[in-house]
Amino acid sequence: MKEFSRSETMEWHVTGLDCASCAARIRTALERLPGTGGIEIALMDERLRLHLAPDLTPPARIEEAVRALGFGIARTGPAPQAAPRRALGPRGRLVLVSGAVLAAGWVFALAAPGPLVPWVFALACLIALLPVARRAVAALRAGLPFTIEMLMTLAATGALVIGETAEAAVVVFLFAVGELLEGIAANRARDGIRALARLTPATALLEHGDHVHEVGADSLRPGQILRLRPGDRLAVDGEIVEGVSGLDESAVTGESLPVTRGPGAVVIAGSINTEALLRIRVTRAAADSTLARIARMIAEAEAARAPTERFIDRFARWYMPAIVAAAVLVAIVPPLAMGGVWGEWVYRALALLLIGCPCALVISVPAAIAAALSSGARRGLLLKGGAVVEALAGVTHVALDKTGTLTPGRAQITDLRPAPGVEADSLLALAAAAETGSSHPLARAIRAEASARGLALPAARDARVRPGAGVEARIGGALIRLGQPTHSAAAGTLEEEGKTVVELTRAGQSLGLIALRDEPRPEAAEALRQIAALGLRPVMLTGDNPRAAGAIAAGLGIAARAGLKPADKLAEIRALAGAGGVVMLGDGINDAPALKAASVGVAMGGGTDVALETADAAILRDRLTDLPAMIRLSRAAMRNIRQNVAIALGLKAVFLVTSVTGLTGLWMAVLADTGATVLVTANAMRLLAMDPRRKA
Ligand SMILES: Nc1ncnc2c1ncn2[C@@H]1O[C@H](COP(=O)(O)OP(=O)(O)OP(=O)(O)O)[C@@H](O)[C@H]1O
Ligand SMILES: [Zn+2]
Repeated sequence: MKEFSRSETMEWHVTGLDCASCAARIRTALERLPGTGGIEIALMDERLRLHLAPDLTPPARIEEAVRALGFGIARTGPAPQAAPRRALGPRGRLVLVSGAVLAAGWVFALAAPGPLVPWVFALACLIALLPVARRAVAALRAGLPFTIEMLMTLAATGALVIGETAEAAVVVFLFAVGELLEGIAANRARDGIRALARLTPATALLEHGDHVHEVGADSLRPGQILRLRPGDRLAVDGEIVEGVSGLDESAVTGESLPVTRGPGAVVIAGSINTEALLRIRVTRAAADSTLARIARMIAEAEAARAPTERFIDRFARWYMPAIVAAAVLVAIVPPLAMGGVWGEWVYRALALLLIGCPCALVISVPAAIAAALSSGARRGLLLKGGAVVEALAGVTHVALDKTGTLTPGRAQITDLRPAPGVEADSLLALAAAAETGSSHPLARAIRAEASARGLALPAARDARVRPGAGVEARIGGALIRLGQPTHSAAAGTLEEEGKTVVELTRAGQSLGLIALRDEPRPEAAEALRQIAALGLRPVMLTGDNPRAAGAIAAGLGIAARAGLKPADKLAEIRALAGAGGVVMLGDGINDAPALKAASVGVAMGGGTDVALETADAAILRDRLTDLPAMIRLSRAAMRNIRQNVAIALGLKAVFLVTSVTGLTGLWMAVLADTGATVLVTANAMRLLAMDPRRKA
């Protein structure tokens, strides 16, 4: 037996993905080739990605297969490509010509009815039908007999044969117009996503000695110093080295109120400097900027298909053959068995064929999902795909991390309780020295207070973090530990006031307590009210002590589980996930495993890479109310999808009946299909206008 072939991930840029069924068609054709797998097609981003074993199927064969289906294809690099804006295009011109001939046909028919008129209509029909038929044949050769184009071609040819030339022409013309409209809608949605990437300028002012050069953003490297004038947009992520100014970060966070930032502050690409000149050190190359990664993420998210979408694709696969079979029966059975008139029943069968077009149904899910994703993205609510939207709409529990999530993670020292014979300042200095290696909010608070008091810190060696428990270090030869207090009455009273208490020990001997308090975010109570209004039960998870956690939870009116070690948090999340679905909101810093275990993990704050890359969704502004907003958006998207499916199937059902009974003819059948597609797309576009932050 042959050894398993190594497979590689490859990526292409595919053009002409205008119709809803295009992606499904490419997928089906490529699945047939040996050695292909993990096929992802992002309609909005026009990208095709798959795993390929090149010795089984060379990449050129993939390109051939896609071209045979009538699409353009080229290998891409990792950077998203901006496709040239298309004007009317050859397809559009053909529709115009066919429409003109069709109009001429009507003029003839009215002004000079005669034997020539049907030929004019036939010509109009053929002009628009030819490219459709070509694609139908290409798909047929790729092993896909049941395509929309095939249905169209059969119906139109049939109509020509039975002499209904005017109808044949109108039907094909309407179909072509519908396709054009679909293409325009798809392009508009694409533009929405590309707009994100366009929010960073192509150039920047690079400092070089005492003068500046304008250089391409792509050439910038970390460490270089840029100048950002008032009114300019930043091309890359960076850090302010000089100057204080207001920055409008709406490109990433959707928050248009400028925030004041000074030296040391992180500035993200796409931000606009609103006040004063800034000198900024580049921290990331343009291609890795937060905004670029978000744009890439959304594009990839689109390929992560919702379960509903997969179901509808499967449905469409048997729906079309079933309709064709039904049409054949309608054409044959009544004339043979009941003495019906052949022409009449063939005509009804042709109308039925057109009803078989599943466009509106197939586009109903991706249109709504794409609209919801870009609507969210513009407001700093990132959802990584249809599967996440669907899961988020269905969660029953909400778990929130305490530190850094419900609270901003900016604890302040409230009490210093040195043991008898210990100076308050030396307690603080020892604690700050022990915290050297920790980035925990408590560590930051302790170090900040020590430096505010101008304390000189003793030298610490072997400083290390004991995750979920505290820190330790060797100072002056003794082992210093800082962390959760071992039973002390003093600690208990402080904790009942909602404070986190840590105890400092030297060689096992207590040197005193430090109490800190991290106030809940100002909007926390409102966010929890909104979550409750959605019918969800929020619960706070924390590693902090039960008394402090209980005091804070009581103030906010939320259930709390405290004293959780990281593994306990994970177990809590798993239990909730099993009980119907849980969304977990965390800061993504030390709760990544819990975020992963949740049905939907939402990371707060776009700053950290972990948050963006490991969570299912992210909230880019530090605003808790954005979580209920995100849930509202997901629910609205799922509602929209249900409406779309109802519109699509409802119209089909009505016209199925009216076609078979002969109430409506061919062109009504096509109009119903095009109409449904336009309705469904328009309905999905409503999501773009929706502001999920506003309460329903
Ligand atoms: N760097 C540190 N310095 C002092 N004490 C610490 C430190 N890190 C953790 N601790 C102690 O361990 C406890 C649990 O910490 P952990 O990081 O698990 O949770 P947390 O950050 O307090 O809360 P949350 O789980 O809500 O994020 C803290 O309440 C504190 O008592
Ligand atoms: Zn259609």
